Amino acid sequence: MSITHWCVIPAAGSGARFGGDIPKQYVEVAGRSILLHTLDALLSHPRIAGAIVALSAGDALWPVSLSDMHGKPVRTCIGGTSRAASVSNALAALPVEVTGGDAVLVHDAARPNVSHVDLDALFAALDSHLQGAILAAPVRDTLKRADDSGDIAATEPRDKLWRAFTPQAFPRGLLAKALGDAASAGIDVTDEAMAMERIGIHARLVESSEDNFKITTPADLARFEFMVSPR
Ligand SMILES: Nc1ccn([C@@H]2O[C@H](COP(=O)(O)OP(=O)(O)OP(=O)(O)O)[C@@H](O)[C@H]2O)c(=O)n1
Ligand SMILES: C[C@](O)(CO)[C@H](O)COP(=O)(O)O
Repeated sequence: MSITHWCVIPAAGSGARFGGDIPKQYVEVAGRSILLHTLDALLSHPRIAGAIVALSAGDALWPVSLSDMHGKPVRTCIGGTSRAASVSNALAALPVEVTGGDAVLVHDAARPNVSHVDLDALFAALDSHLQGAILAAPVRDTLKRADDSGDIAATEPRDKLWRAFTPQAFPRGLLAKALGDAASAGIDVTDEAMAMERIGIHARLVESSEDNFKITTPADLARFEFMVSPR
């Protein structure tokens, strides 16, 4: 019997870069919110045990009747003023049966298109590299650094550069400690791996499909709508 893992879903953002009248995770695509697409993609995988969703304190859009999906528990907690704070709050709210040594998967609510193929690859890496693993994609474009006027200042080396995606999987206890340490140091980490690197833990990079993109701007939404629309 394969080990199953809980997911932490930071979903307390306001979607400033996306704009619009409601937080982007509640925008509907093909009849359901982006957040529900994300939960479905995760909880339909046999190695996912349940999910805890970090919501903003004023969230009035969460379907309060939702307590399970695919026969697995779905819980909520109140997020924080940063993604990292939301993840920390959700880690603290996980069920007691999730021990400090159990790996949990942190996945952006705004990444609704994660595939089971990629989740399988993440679990395979996690099973063999206990310190942690993240889905990511190698940089395949030439990278330019802009100057203040928006012209090219330099071309940056791209060898061994990857773009971090989610899920990012780490032991619950170590991740909570790493996030707490970063917060105490006043460092706003942008992903879980950054916090873990600060305490000397370097996750395995697992190549992910480019389809596992984060919906950040309206152009990203159009891309997802095209992907889920019936042909
Ligand atoms: N205080 C916050 C900020 C972000 N998130 C979540 O972290 C994920 C990735 O963050 P991002 O794409 O930046 O979402 P927003 O912060 O909502 O977007 P923006 O930065 O454009 O406001 C999203 O699912 C978002 O809901 C969160 O749980 N708590
Ligand atoms: C966690 C993440 O999705 C990895 O690329 C990214 O760092 C989130 O950044 P955001 O600015 O909070 O969307």
